[in-house]
Amino acid sequence: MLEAIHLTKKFGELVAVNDLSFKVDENQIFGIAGPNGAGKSTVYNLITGFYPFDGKLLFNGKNIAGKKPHQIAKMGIARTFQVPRTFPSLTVEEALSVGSRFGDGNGFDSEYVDFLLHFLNFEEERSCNTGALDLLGKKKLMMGAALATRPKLLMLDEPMAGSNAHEIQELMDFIRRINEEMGVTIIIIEHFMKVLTELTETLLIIESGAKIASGDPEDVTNDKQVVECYLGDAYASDN
Ligand SMILES: Nc1ncnc2c1ncn2[C@@H]1O[C@H](COP(=O)(O)OP(=O)(O)OP(=O)(O)O)[C@@H](O)[C@H]1O
Repeated sequence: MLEAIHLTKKFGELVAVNDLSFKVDENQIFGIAGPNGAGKSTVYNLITGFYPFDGKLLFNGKNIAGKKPHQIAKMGIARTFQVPRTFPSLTVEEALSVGSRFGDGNGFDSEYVDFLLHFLNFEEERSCNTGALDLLGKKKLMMGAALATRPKLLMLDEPMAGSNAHEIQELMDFIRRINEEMGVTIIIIEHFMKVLTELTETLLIIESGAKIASGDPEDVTNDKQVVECYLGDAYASDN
């Protein structure tokens, strides 16, 4: 579904993404991890059209290099951010309706918004201001607003950040449902290894913008270089 081929992004002298190639299959949950500053968010910014880059990015076989963010959204790619961004003065229903007006270009669909309210278990909150939601609610709403654009590929940026164990479990179940019940392919950047090993089919580890390992999450988390430069010996001895 998505193929990055020799993806490279420089900010001046700094090589933020360095000759990175990877492939995400349709209906997969694909994980990306790596130390702070490894280039993970920059990869998302390249996929969503925020910066020019060298290399190729194929989405369903079409090169999306040079396309504008709104064109990429229309092709079926949506993302969320580390810190939930909601419009606090909108109601939950209005926030989902905004997403439904953009995205794949088919316009506002009230039935789909109703479906999402049900899918998110937000029927009781539909008329609440989004600012009144707790952190878990805001995170689910941000994912819901992204889903309202009817993406084929949803990219989640550290969805578990700041969450407790109970919230992490709920978010993991929710992400699985998005993948299985809605048939949406997912890329997830996350620091919680347990989340990645439980949720993803393929895991890519990057450091200094370059790939250091990819493949089955269990194999990748046991990789010597991954333990050395990212996970540390404490992780290896605990697992
Ligand atoms: N717009 C920019 N201009 C200049 N340098 C940037 C820009 N965006 C990112 N960088 C640099 O590129 C490198 C990769 O940053 P990036 O945010 O992609 O890392 P990350 O893996 O997402 O980190 P974190 O886990 O801390 O979010 C860092 O050195 C960062 O300072």
